[in-house]
Amino acid sequence: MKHYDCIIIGTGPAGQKGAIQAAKLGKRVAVIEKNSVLGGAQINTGTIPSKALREAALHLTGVNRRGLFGNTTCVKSDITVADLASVSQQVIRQEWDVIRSQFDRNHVELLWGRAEFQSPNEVIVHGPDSSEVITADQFLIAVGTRPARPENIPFNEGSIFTSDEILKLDRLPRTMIVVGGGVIGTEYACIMSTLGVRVTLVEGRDRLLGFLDREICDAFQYFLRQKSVTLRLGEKVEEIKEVEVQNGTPHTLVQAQLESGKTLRAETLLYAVGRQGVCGALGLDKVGIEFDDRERLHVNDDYQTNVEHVYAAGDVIGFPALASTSMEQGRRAICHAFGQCDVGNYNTSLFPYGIYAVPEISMVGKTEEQLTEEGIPFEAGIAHYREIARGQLIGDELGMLKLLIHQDTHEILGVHTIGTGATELIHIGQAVMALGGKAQFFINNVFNFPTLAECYKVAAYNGLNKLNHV
Ligand SMILES: Cc1cc2nc3c(=O)[nH]c(=O)nc-3n(C[C@H](O)[C@H](O)[C@H](O)COP(=O)(O)OP(=O)(O)OC[C@H]3O[C@@H](n4cnc5c(N)ncnc54)[C@H](O)[C@@H]3O)c2cc1C
Ligand SMILES: NC(=O)c1ccc[n+]([C@@H]2O[C@H](COP(=O)([O-])OP(=O)(O)OC[C@H]3O[C@@H](n4cnc5c(N)ncnc54)[C@H](O)[C@@H]3O)[C@@H](O)[C@H]2O)c1
Repeated sequence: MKHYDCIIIGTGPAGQKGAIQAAKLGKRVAVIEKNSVLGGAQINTGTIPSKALREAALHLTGVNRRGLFGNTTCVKSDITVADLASVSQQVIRQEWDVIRSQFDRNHVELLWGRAEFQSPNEVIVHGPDSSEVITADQFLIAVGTRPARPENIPFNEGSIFTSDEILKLDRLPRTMIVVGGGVIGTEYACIMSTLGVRVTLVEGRDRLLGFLDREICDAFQYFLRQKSVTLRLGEKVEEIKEVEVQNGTPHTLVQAQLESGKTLRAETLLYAVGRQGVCGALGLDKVGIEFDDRERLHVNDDYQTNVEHVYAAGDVIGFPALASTSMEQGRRAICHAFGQCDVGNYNTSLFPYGIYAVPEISMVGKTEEQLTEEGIPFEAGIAHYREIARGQLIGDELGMLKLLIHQDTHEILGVHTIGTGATELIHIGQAVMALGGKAQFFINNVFNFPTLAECYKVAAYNGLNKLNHV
């Protein structure tokens, strides 16, 4: 029986970074993957394919060719799914190669098969041809999640599907209902709308992306409506089914019945109301670890489950369930497991959020609503891209950046941005916040010109001028 210092279950971002970290510490590591490909949701069904699809949609439709060169020059008028898929596949293949070569270079042993615990230190790997039992001193569970698929929804891959199957669509539909205005539903609604699909987005709460600063959310929702996306907010879907329609040539449509009595019909429906863990098949009862009703694990600040030598990281431990945070959790879990406890500069309240909608949205720190609720006095400094030379050059009329500044200390409490490059721009604010910087930092420092980073300076002036009543 082979023995390892550490066994890692899953090759998504949490498993990958955990495995490489363990190898860098000189440990003997095995990583187990049940899929036929590496990379988990990040590479195969989630982050990378959805972002590749977004880039392809923006490029092929010419949406990101604005500014001095006119509004939208259509690069390709007849976009096929094959056009879109070829871009995604190319990126995905490259990512597989990168992971594989990282494992090889660092002597991480890759075992293909489904892992299941047999006892607290033994795992059986159900491989494609045979099974093998292996043992280790430490374990990292990084098995991720899958889309929620309630039994009463008649999923059929072709017209009623989740975010896993949307990538396999063989044609671009004319119309789509998107159920769920969380990150997945909103990002795909934007991508599809950019491609000319008529989208109706249904969200149970009274606004999309409920964690965003209200002002940014309002600007985003206004923009979506301008782009003819129909928003049905505060509406819950009660029943979804296929119906035969007789007008013209008989054809089948998807029908969503809302609790309010409205009936929506479209060629396709994307169901994106959250994700579900996959711990049920891991044999955790043999180890003495329990999971919650969505099959997620509870861990302490060091990513240990209730059993000391079994760690868990990534989506399987729930919020914030991002590729970015999963990587870091995996790395930190392994560092702790092998006594390398360097937890300096790990401020979870400064995690950034990047939403790859069209346009991009990003935030770090607190929202206006949170600060008000907590009784923290602040002023908002705002810069619109249209007042910044770079904003005019790229023709982004909507973009804005908002700094939330403490009224007395002038510390930066939050940064909220929407528009071109928002997910990159946010890191300037994040760094300044992490180093305890104040609004004056942006005024006293020179930035490249013309850049979108100038927004920080303009927003700082705007906020401080309001505070100084000038
Ligand atoms: C559509 C979509 C878009 C997203 N976009 C973004 C984004 O833009 N930015 C961002 O930061 N995050 C994004 N995410 C979230 C991100 O993909 C996840 O947070 C991340 O992939 C979680 O990593 P993980 O390592 O926990 O799990 P996963 O990536 O889910 O990987 C888990 C792996 O474990 C394997 N596994 C499961 N059970 C077993 C078993 N018993 N034995 C062996 N192997 C097993 C699975 O096959 C899988 O390969 C997106 C997600 C989706 C669905
Ligand atoms: N850019 C990114 O970072 C990114 C992109 C995509 C996904 N992700 C991650 O993937 C995970 C899953 O995302 P998600 O969007 O599936 O889940 P989610 O939980 O974020 O959102 C689901 C939404 O569906 C709504 N909803 C639930 N039932 C409904 C019903 N019957 N009718 C109408 N609305 C209903 C909820 O109110 C909620 O807003 C999240 O953790 C997210 O962070 C991140």
